[in-house]
Amino acid sequence: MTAQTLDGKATAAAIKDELTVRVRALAERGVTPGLGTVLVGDDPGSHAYVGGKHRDCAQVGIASIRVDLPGDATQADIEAAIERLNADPACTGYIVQLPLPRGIDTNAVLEKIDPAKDADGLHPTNLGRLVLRVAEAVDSPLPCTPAGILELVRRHGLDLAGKDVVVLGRGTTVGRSIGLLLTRKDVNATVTLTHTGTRDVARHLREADVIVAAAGVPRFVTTDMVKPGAIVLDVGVSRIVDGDRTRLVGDVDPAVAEVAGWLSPNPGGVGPMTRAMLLANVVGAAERAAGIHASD
Ligand SMILES: Nc1nc2c(c(=O)[nH]1)N[C@@H](CN(C=O)c1ccc(C(=O)N[C@@H](CCC(=O)O)C(=O)O)cc1)CN2
Repeated sequence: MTAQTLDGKATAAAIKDELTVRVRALAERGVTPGLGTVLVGDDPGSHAYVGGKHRDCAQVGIASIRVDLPGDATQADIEAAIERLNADPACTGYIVQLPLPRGIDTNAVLEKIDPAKDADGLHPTNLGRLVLRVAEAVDSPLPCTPAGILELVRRHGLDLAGKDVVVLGRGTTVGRSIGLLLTRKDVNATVTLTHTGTRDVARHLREADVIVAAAGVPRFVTTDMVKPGAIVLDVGVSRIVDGDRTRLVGDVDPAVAEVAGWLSPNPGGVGPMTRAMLLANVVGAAERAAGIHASD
């Protein structure tokens, strides 16, 4: 058996086409959405991701505002950049690329973001809305990777209701919040969050109908840990430098394709979906600011 592919690249392309139409409708009302990014330091991965976000913006007609700060920027420097984006009318939504350098208080930075401009859904107000289940009612932004995973699965016709999902990793951008989305009544999955303190991760994984691997450990998930036919989402990525070449290696051993029913490639799976959901959050925020609502 070879797993079917959860094609994030093609799915993200389709979402970008839909967003282009919504951006044109905003333009007719004189509104141009603008995505801001704050990038601190010279981490190659973060540079690649931010570059990709701005390329996506150009494709769909969203304006770009890029703030790059040196690796020795202080907490005050970063917070000052945030204040400027909060006040800039051309910036309708923005993100602070994570991780921030050691010594920076990430939570304090995230709290400074205007929740109405929070394109990552990581401000405590927006995460709180998700916890309190008011996120749908007020149409607030959702964390991009978890939202991208759900959209990827949904657009491949897969139903997670009643499924046992095991999430690997408890990081801010994926593990902490994906359970809140998966356990919403419209999804209805059952979620186990595993992490470095979990006693027997492999036992949990073997029982899972769905695995969300977001540990950032290269090829952690091997064939013996996967139930035949399971849906496997490979989220974590490690950049392996090999001479003058850099290889991207996911959390899932590619041989898992022989056992799983569905597998998202890495690259080409969840990464492009993360970027597509970011654009969706930016367009959604611009629409809300213009008085257009999802149900209109
Ligand atoms: N502020 C945030 N920081 C981080 C987030 C986030 O959602 N918000 N998530 C990750 C990184 N990330 C988004 O920023 C991200 C990861 C991967 C990709 C992507 O498109 N990957 C491509 C490969 C790109 C490459 O060549 O490196 C793929 O998987 O095909 C985009 C965004 C941590 N930080």
